[in-house]
Amino acid sequence: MLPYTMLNVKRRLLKKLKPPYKSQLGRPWSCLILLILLFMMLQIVEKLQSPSNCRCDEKLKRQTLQQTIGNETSFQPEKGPNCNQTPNLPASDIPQNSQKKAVSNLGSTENMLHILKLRQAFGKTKLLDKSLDSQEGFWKKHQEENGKKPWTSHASKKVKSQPLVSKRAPKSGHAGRTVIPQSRKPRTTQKAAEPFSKKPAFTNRVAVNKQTAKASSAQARSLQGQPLTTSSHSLGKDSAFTLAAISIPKTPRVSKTKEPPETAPLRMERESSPSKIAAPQAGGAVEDIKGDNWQTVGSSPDEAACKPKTHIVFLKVHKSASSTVMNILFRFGETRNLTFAFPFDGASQLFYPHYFTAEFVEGFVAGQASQFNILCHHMRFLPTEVQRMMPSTTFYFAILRNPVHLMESSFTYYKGTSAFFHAKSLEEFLQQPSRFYKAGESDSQYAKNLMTFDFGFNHNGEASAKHVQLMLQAIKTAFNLILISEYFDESMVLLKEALCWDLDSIVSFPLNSRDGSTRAPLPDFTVEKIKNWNKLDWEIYTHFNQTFWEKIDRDIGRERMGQEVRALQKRREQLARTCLQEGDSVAPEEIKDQSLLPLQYGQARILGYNLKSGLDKKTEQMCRRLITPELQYSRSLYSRQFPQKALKGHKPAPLPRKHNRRTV
Ligand SMILES: Nc1ncnc2c1ncn2[C@@H]1O[C@H](COP(=O)(O)OS(=O)(=O)O)[C@@H](OP(=O)(O)O)[C@H]1O
Repeated sequence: MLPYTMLNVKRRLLKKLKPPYKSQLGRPWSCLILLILLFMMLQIVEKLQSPSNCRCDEKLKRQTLQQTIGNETSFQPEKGPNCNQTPNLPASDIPQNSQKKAVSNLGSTENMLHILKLRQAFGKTKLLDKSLDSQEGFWKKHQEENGKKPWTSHASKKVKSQPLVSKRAPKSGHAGRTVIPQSRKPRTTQKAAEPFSKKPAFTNRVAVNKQTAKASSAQARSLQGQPLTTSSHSLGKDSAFTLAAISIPKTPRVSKTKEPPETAPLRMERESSPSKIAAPQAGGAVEDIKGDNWQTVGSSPDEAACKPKTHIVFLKVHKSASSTVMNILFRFGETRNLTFAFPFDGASQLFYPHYFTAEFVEGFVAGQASQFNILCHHMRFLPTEVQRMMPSTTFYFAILRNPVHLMESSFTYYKGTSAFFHAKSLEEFLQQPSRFYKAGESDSQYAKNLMTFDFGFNHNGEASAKHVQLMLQAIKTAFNLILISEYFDESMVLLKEALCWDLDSIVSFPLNSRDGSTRAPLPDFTVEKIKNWNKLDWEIYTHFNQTFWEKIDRDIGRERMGQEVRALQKRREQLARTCLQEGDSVAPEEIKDQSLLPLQYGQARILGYNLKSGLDKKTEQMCRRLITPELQYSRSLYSRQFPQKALKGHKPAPLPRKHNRRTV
């Protein structure tokens, strides 16, 4: 009976449906109704599924990320033991803090909300990219937000009552006096250093075997205040070392003259106040350049008032020894159980090359008190966004490199980017940059004013005196300390003092270094072309190289700096003997433990290290940390901080462009 009735109903229904279905107008309507029904059914099925099985939100989130950080170029290679595999880093003995366990456990609805926020953030940052990339737009925005100051100075909130100089440190220079330290002798007396050696040799080079004799003479020279020609990256007369011999004008020098800085007259004029250097007038705000912010340098770690700083922002400027600094921060953070501000979903960069956005930090919750200690992945700096997630007492620092060295390094490493891809050599690129360089390309910053870009400025902007001054002013306001990679060891001493850390915290082996195969001496005219092409970077570098040495003279003195550098080098040599199989870096194909193989990128062959065998557990752990490449170390710390994610076995963030990625 029932089947019969159903058949009848069906027949009647079909009769009714037939005419509209057969008619021209009815067909699209029927299709639409069917589609709606299908969609509704899918929704019901999705809701019926248990949340644990539903990966749709995760997928969506990842899709959003793929869209947003698709430009990232320094990712992990697709496969290979050094990338997706979490390195064999031993877990720290210190227990995880509860904060870390609570993060990133978002439910499904929360996840969707987060996706929406990410989308919003992405929209916001895209607008920012556009509006801030005109320098006028940048300054307008920041002046609107922060009154007259271009950027809010975090550092100015710091204790002003603390002494500006060390009680221990004898000062080499004196306020109000014209002092020409021996180290600032005219360059003509110096023999041009070999621009590029086969193997990178830094102030902090590991070479155990050649240690004492060479090192001591270099140290002695540095102690005597002669130009600190400790880096093999010096470029002869274009060397950064000579920059220390530039006169120190009353206002920061901006390039009004075509004269290169190293030929400027050897004259040093000091401001009447030792802690004050007149800042540029442009922009309306005259700032005390870290007069009260750099106070910590003088305080040595053993002084009672000096507490190790644990809230840190490091602007990881590309190709400036930043991976080595990052390793220092990773080790410090790991062994003290600090919380890192990781890029969302385990990516290797903080939304780069877009402006930094707090929403892209894993675990960031708007409006919640900051739970992060260290922010140190690659980002394009945007102070207002960084301030949203870091406490006001945070210590900000960055590192710079001579733009000539930087561009040479960048050309090899980022050979796959749009500007460099078709250029046979750096010389060819520089001969006629317009043939290769398109300012509008999303990866153009790798080929021009990379430091300027990373600091958040327009890398294609004009290098007018006004703009340069504004830029310098903004950097001084936002950062407590600017390091110089050519003087890596001196930089580390300054950092140690400023952060109130101990020697072991700042000792390191150089990471991410190319071997000699892609290094070649650059002719003088190429060097000049690089400086002109990277005019903004050159202005930033020369200015901060100058203030770097002023600071040393003012706060530490050459003599004590020499002692500190010697102690650091000695400790590095000890560690090299303890930890390294060969006592030094080795070519990528010689690296035995594949989890210690650095990412091989572009045309660069990146050196690594072999761990000595037979070490006891604790020593092995300490040594391994020192030589673990950035991506592996970051991955390992990320898994530690977000165990749930690690357990899910989620795929890491997007991959680099194919032509950039290489296996050994
Ligand atoms: N300690 C020390 N002192 C001086 N120079 C050093 C040091 N450590 C690394 N390097 C050199 O820095 C270059 C790599 O920079 P980064 O790590 O910032 O690169 S990256 O942007 O993260 O890819 C890379 O430069 P190139 O070798 O010229 O490419 C490294 O050799």
